[in-house]
Amino acid sequence: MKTLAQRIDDTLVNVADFPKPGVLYKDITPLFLNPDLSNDIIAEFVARAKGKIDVVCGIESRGFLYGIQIAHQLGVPFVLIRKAGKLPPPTIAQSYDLEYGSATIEINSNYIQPHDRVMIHDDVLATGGTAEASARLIEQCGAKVCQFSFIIQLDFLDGVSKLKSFTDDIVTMISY
Ligand SMILES: O=P(O)(O)OC[C@H]1O[C@H](OP(=O)(O)OP(=O)(O)O)[C@H](O)[C@@H]1O
Ligand SMILES: Nc1ncnc2[nH]cnc12
Repeated sequence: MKTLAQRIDDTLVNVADFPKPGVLYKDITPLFLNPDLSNDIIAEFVARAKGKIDVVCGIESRGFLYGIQIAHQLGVPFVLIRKAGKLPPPTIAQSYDLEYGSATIEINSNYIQPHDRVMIHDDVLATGGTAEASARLIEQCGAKVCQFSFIIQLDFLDGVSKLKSFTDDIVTMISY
């Protein structure tokens, strides 16, 4: 019987030189073709977070796909972290660098309460810039990041080093 990591690895598609030369892009969208695999991934995230989390924040756009399902299976709210200009006020913003560019993200500050225990969820941890900027948004709201969760972690980009100061609880389904 294959492990969850093996099933994910068998399903992902590697795309060379996308969206820029030199980037090996991990296309996660084939996971969504497979309901059984997706349900097993979500169940694993839920099991690793149970009892620890008051709110799940998902990062646009691929962090929304399992993020809202994880939140609602945990029985907690789901809050969107979006690219700049997409959310109505009141918002707070953070800028950051990506593996292939730079960006600004925002959150609706009314939806995170001081002292909330927050999970930040996304599909891929690459350089960690997006997740770190997300964690700063949560701290600006007076809340605490208690867990990061990702489907994939790209070890060679060392994103974990940017996240450890927020929490040691970093859940990933597969590392490359
Ligand atoms: O760890 P980092 O170097 O910050 O990179 C990870 C981020 O990059 C990708 O998002 P992208 O900007 O491609 O947006 P998308 O999810 O809307 O495709 C991915 O979904 C993460 O959000
Ligand atoms: N190499 C990569 N593949 C897929 N998504 C990414 N986000 C950042 N780097 C990525």
